[in-house]
Amino acid sequence: MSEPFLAVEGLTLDYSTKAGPFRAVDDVSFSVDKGRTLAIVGESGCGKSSVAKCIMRLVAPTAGRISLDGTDLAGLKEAQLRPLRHRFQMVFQDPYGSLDPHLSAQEIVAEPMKTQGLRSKAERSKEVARLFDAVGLPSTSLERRAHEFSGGQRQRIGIARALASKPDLLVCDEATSALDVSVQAQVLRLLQDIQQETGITYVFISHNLGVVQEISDSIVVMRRGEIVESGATADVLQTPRTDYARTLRRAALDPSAMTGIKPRHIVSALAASA
Ligand SMILES: Nc1ncnc2c1ncn2[C@@H]1O[C@H](COP(=O)(O)OP(=O)(O)OP(=O)(O)O)[C@@H](O)[C@H]1O
Repeated sequence: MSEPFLAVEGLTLDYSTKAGPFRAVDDVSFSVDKGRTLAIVGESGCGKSSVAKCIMRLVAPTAGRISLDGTDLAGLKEAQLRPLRHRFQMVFQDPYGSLDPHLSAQEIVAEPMKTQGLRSKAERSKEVARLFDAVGLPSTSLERRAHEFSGGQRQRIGIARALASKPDLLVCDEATSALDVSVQAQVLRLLQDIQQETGITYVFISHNLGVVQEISDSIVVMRRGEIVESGATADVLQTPRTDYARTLRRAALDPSAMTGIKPRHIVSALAASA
């Protein structure tokens, strides 16, 4: 059998602190098939973002493997990672702070292509226009700066920028959390459409259970750096083993209580099993 597209094995991360090493991620393993979405959930401080930073190789893990399409990213040095970086991109939580205020929207989206020398100027402009269209931003806004957009529009710019280098893997760290419910639903739908069209793989980090239920095929529940529960989203909801997953199930059965977003496929899976 071929290896999953993303396979994380025994991932461990120690931060060095004044009080000595602090283990934020402890022997974490999971995998995601191509074109699927895995959600990482868990209470604040459980290590979700630390896992994301390891996958993105923004930090070097203390131990473990991060196999992306058969290449172990964990062991690579920055010079070896550079030519691969366009394959894995991240969308951040803060649509306000994560965009360079000095650049126009089209410069922000074109930057990754430029850095990687991927296209000529004319090709870059064409691709920026295509990405603006894909994420639902008006072409008349190409010259505007980040502060002239709404939060939802800024997050669309962030998504367009992440997609500009044609990644195979997108790690979304609380990517919709700063948005209000209706904008959140629009951005989620956009991500789902992009996945259907391109076969991109997502790792979706969120504390918002309604969002997780809506978007994920499988779930990993973390607590204090470790995985305490994992499986297909519908399975974790049908037979929750931890308090966190039980909360998740309650949210699935009463989605309006959590976010107002209707987790369609999960609710129907639960209804079918009832
Ligand atoms: N640079 C760092 N140095 C030391 N400790 C850190 C560092 N970054 C994070 N931590 C600690 O590691 C643990 C995991 O943090 P992390 O940001 O991964 O959690 P999280 O699950 O993403 O939390 P949240 O949902 O609040 O964003 C926390 O206890 C945090 O205080």
